[in-house]
Amino acid sequence: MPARLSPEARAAALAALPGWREVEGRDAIFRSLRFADFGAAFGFMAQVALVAERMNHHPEWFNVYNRVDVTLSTHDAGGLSNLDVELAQAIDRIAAALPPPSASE
Ligand SMILES: C[C@H](O)[C@H](O)[C@H]1CNC2=NC(N)=NC(=O)C2=N1
Repeated sequence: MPARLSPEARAAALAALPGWREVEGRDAIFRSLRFADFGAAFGFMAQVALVAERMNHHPEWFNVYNRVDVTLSTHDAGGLSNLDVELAQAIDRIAAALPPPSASE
């Protein structure tokens, strides 16, 4: 079972993940992402799903049209672990390779 991050490790990890914030009242991190349209958002989710399966570490997420809200936490550890940091990095990499939403969205 992965270990929960120490307070020092959590602070260092968050400093290196500028798109993510801590969830209030819960040891978890959150990022909301926007894409060009539903197809791009779902393509993003499909790519993340493959990584998550490979890691056996799965996101909590919510999708509406071109928006995907992602919460990461390690349920087995009762909080943030290195697996959340690794999955957040993979999510950032996948999202950065997709075209951004147009200015009006
Ligand atoms: C049995 C299975 O390996 C566990 O439930 C895995 C699956 N995916 C998981 N995903 C997340 N986010 N946290 C976990 O603790 C976790 N545990």
